[in-house]
Amino acid sequence: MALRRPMVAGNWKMNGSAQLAQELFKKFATKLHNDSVEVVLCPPAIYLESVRQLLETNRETLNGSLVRMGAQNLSQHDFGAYTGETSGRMLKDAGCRYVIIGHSERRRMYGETSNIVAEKFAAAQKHGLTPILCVGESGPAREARRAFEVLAEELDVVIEKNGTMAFDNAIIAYEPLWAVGTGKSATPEQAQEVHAFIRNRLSEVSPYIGENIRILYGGSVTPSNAADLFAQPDVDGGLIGGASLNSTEFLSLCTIAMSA
Ligand SMILES: O=C[C@H](O)COP(=O)(O)O
Repeated sequence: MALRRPMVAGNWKMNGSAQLAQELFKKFATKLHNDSVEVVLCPPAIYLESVRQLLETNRETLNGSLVRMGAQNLSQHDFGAYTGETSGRMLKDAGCRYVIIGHSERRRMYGETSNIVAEKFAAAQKHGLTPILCVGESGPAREARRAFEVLAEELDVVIEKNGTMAFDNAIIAYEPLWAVGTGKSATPEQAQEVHAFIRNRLSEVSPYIGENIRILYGGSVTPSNAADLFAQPDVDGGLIGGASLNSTEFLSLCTIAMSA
């Protein structure tokens, strides 16, 4: 087993159905044979209960493989008059182990600043959830050679509020905005360069955290580019959008991560 167990997390976004969850579990039973990859399903909140039930009823057929559930977002608040929001405690009650924080779609479309993201990170951990913290630069920022600056800012705000040791129980997902849902993935070299930058930034404060944190790549990952991306030394798997909605493709990505 590699130092860091690869993870393949499917972010369904506002897509999918209870039927997709059933299809996936049928395939998990035949294609996942061991714990060499951790698979995480992040369906819309309304389907968390369906996935939780499938996890429970399929415990035996999963046969030691690691399939877990995550949410796509949470409130930074514990409870109160926040219509439409879901707290970390509720997600924990619903059976989530992970929660995606700071996805670029939430930062861009719902006004989530790095400060709010840092508060959500804290709220997740307070309620026993492991945050999957998304960071990534826009196309113009990359063209202006400001990618590292943007990534450092997104990361540092969370570090300042929560401390580096909080990353002992966190996952980072590098998702360049120009690659999300565009069909244009980062090259393996581009991904490796950024993942190494993120790892080094954490290592400067804690070599232990730097070495152990899992950093996923997200942005137009498909079965045809995954092997090269996952083979990079600092890429520990993927956060998958579009391809997580096709059970055959998603399982193929899990199998690729198993042998990466
Ligand atoms: O969270 C997942 C990402 O935004 C990647 O989406 P994508 O695989 O559809 O590009």
